[in-house]
Amino acid sequence: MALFCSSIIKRVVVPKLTRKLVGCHLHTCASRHAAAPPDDGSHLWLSSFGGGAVDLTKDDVSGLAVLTLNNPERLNAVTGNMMLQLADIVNDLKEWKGGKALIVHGKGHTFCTGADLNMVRNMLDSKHGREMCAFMHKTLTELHRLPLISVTAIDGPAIGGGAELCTATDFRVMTEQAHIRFVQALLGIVPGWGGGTRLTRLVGRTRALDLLSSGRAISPEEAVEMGLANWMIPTGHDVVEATTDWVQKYTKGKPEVVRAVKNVVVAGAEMSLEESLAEEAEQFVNVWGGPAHQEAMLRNARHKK
Ligand SMILES: C[C@@H](C(=O)O)C(=O)SCCNC(=O)CCNC(=O)[C@H](O)C(C)(C)COP(=O)(O)OP(=O)(O)OC[C@H]1O[C@@H](n2cnc3c(N)ncnc32)[C@H](O)[C@@H]1OP(=O)(O)O
Repeated sequence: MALFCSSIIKRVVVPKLTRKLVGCHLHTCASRHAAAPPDDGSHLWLSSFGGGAVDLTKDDVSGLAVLTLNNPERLNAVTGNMMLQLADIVNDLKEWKGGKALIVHGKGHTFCTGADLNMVRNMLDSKHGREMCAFMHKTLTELHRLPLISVTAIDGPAIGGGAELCTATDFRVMTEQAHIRFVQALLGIVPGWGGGTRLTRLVGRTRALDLLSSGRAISPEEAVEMGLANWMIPTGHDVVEATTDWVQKYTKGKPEVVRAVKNVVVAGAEMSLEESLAEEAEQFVNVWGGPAHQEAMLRNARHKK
């Protein structure tokens, strides 16, 4: 059963980005990570490539947010406007203290076909390529580090930048009709949204080289087998509802505990040993003696199988 109750869903209206984005201001451990490429505000031209939208719903009771790529006429290709909206949404989610989980999906039976090719054809010079790359690196790096358990629900194709985007969440679940395909080399480029780095860390050097140089499609079965995907959504189920049920096993605790767990893992994955150990200690102290800890001690919790 889905967690959502329609009366408590807030539709978040994300203001169009008209200001220079400030640098990383995560209140979690992520602020001490090596910086993503610098953001000097040179990306504002992206707003001239309109169309599509990125929608967000947040449920304060369950702590679950759903992010929808909404450009179905172009199979959810990402326009410049959508890039700016995605960045605003990630900033909004950073500040969501009651949040526990995030589902990312696409409208209709498609996840995402990458950058809008109508835009790409008009920005083939290196200045614009560099600026778009830096902007998407920063946004997806911050998405990856959000103190939320994040999962991409893939139905239909996840191609090019869409394949990269799905590597920026913690988990991936796929329908039988889904596939992931890094087509960048077939287009004369390499991944430009941080997906090459994330893929290599997820599946290892040899598999990443195979997938990135061949541009072949990865079926859900193969994705699960190599650890790129974590579950196949049974046929006939609503994708978001099924994913909501699937992610619940990770979100039973209070938000501060779920978030602390994610922060510990992000630190372990990205920081040096010394920094990560220090961060783990800080996360531990933050939850020690807190409401969830006190409650567990009072009920004398036992953990039999
Ligand atoms: C920046 C870079 C990166 O990785 O860093 C990228 O992302 S490069 C982007 C990489 N992505 C791609 O190369 C995907 C190109 N698209 C395709 O190969 C194909 O559309 C498939 C995804 C295989 C689906 O083929 P199928 O025959 O089912 O549909 P279709 O081709 O008629 O597509 C339906 C409509 O969506 C549009 N459409 C599809 N993908 C699009 C894209 N990425 N940008 C803009 N429009 C796109 C088509 O032009 C078409 O519009 P009309 O009905 O108006 O004709």
